[in-house]
Amino acid sequence: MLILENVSKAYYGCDKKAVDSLNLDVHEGEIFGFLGPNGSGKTTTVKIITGILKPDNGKVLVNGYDVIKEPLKAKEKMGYVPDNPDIFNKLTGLEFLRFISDIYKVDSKIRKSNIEKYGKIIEIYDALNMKIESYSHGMKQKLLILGALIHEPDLLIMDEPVIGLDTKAIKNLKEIMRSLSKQGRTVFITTHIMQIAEEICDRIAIIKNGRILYTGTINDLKIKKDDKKDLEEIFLEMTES
Ligand SMILES: Nc1ncnc2c1ncn2[C@@H]1O[C@H](COP(=O)(O)OP(=O)(O)OP(=O)(O)O)[C@@H](O)[C@H]1O
Repeated sequence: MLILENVSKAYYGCDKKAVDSLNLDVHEGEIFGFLGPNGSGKTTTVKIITGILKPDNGKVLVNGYDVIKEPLKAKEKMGYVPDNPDIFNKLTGLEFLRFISDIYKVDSKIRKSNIEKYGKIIEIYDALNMKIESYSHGMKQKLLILGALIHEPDLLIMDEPVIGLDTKAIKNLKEIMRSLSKQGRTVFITTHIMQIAEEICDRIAIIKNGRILYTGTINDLKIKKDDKKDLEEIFLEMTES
């Protein structure tokens, strides 16, 4: 569903590559966790996958479409939740969702039904007539998640989606991710929180200094690391050395 082939990127003026020769193959229907310490290249990778940044080398294929060469086809069935929820402050939540729906040409019945369904699960539905500028950080995050779900994406990319969410919202988001995965949809999330990765991710990749150190299941990683039980301990050992 999502393939990265030898993707590299250095920011202008920086000698060091933010991401360096990344290869990933994220399978259809899986929940894939992209883990790494601060500054390891997670957001840069997400921005390359979503076509916001152009890689210096390599390519990204979404459902077989090259994100650079066929951006509309690649992004048609992609949903994206950025790590920074500061957007469109002067719109109401509903106006923002209508705007997103128009971009993706979502049928009005599907739009209304998904806004109600996911809006109620995420618990933002009752605030949709308020201006976004009056939302808390967590409410903005919820709105962005709802906006990414409205066109029923086959690939949902979320950059640190649980930051700013309360316990119940995190639980509800995990249920949404599991339900998308059951429907054969693919979820790609970045997270710092090992517990989230353990609870929901089918496979993970660990990135440090722009390079992938491990790709596979958490169980296989634990076996590889002498049957250590604690993912956090393994993660720290791998990323701090
Ligand atoms: N706009 C930019 N200009 C120059 N360097 C950048 C820019 N954005 C990120 N970087 C650098 O690229 C590297 C990777 O950053 P990135 O934001 O991808 O990491 P991250 O893993 O998402 O970090 P965090 O967990 O802190 O969000 C870091 O060294 C960072 O300083």
